[in-house]
Amino acid sequence: MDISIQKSKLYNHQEIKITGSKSESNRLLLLQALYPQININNLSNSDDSVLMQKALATKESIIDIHHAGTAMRFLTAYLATQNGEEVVITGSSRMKERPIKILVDALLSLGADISYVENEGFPPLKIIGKKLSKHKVSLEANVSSQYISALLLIASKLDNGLELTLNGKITSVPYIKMTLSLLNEIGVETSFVENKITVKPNTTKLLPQTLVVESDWSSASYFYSIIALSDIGTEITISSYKKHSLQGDSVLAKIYQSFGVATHFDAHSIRLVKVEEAQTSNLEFHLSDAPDIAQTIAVTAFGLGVECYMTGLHTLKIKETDRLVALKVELEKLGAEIDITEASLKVNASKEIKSDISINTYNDHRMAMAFAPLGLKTSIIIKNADVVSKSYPQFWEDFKEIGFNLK
Ligand SMILES: O=C(O)C1=C[C@@H](OP(=O)(O)O)[C@@H](O)[C@H](O)C1
Ligand SMILES: C=C(OP(=O)(O)O)C(=O)O
Repeated sequence: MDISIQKSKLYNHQEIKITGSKSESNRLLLLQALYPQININNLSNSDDSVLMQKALATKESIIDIHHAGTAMRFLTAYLATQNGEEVVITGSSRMKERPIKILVDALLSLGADISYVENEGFPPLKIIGKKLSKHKVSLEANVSSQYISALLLIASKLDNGLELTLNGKITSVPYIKMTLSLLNEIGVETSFVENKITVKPNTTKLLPQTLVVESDWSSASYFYSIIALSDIGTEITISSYKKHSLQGDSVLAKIYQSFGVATHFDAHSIRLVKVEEAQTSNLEFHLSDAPDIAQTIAVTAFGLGVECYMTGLHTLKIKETDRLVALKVELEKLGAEIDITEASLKVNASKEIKSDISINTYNDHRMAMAFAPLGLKTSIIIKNADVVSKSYPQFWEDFKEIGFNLK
């Protein structure tokens, strides 16, 4: 399905309810499989969380998690500990290109039985679940934090817990801290000092408890972009959010000040208001803690015609697509001038935005949602627009409801 957006104007003072964070949800689903006394409220309805739920419930010997990176990594660790089960875990053709060797090597050194079905270092994996005998492992921490979170999530069920030593510069740190915070919330003891993380084994029965998932901040980024591209005075309310979030992408509130957007934290929601023009110089953001909002920010800067330099983007090339290349190709079709390296992207200031351009989305939900706000500036076509369901199935309905003119 392609969606054509006619140049639109936002209705003012709209309210949108966004589904639960897919990162928090997929962690809690795994913890719930280990500790059935956990109840979850405001679970994400994203494809990735639905797939995670199904995979945890299935008795089938082949599990297909499509494009869901967290599900692939978290389930690999989980299945490795499920005594006596033999399973093949696979995914989309892109998932078969997303590296997993660092996690597999760590699990093997803890005593797991995992082999590669196709290419060494990549899914699909054949996993024969067994009791893991060791409790100390070191791994590279600069490729994906999901490998680390995967190990941490199963750690409290190992006889001696787990001691991780992280080598190299640690990437996507807030996601590791999110995992540790959720473990602490359910009653598991952890520590994270410099490059060492320890998780204590769980020795007592956890009490029945309900955890409430905060709504997804990465999804909120598209509304930040929409407000940034709107006239001064335009506002929108989105829920349910809190000031002290577990999600690193909540840094949006700070970053978008530079684009003239103020964030007001109310009881359970945030109100985004365009209060002033965007800064036109010194827009520079280091995003190794918040890689998922890079696409949104790049498109906002282009839409506003301001120069913006983003660093810390070394993980973008192994996500749903090579996001650095995808951004360069699609933004340049619209008239942008983009410079990329292995880990950075610069949007140069430009005046013109071409109209009626078709944007390819490369099976990447964030390509579709990041480019959509440009509909406030020009008419634009988003190819394969249904990719949004990976994280935000209602995106297009919400988008229409706030005033966008879709065909
Ligand atoms: O742990 C998580 O929930 C995630 C961690 C990040 O991945 P990396 O650690 O691979 O950067 C992020 O990009 C992804 O969308 C979700
Ligand atoms: C990178 C993402 O997800 P994952 O790695 O879990 O597939 C994302 O949602 O932007």
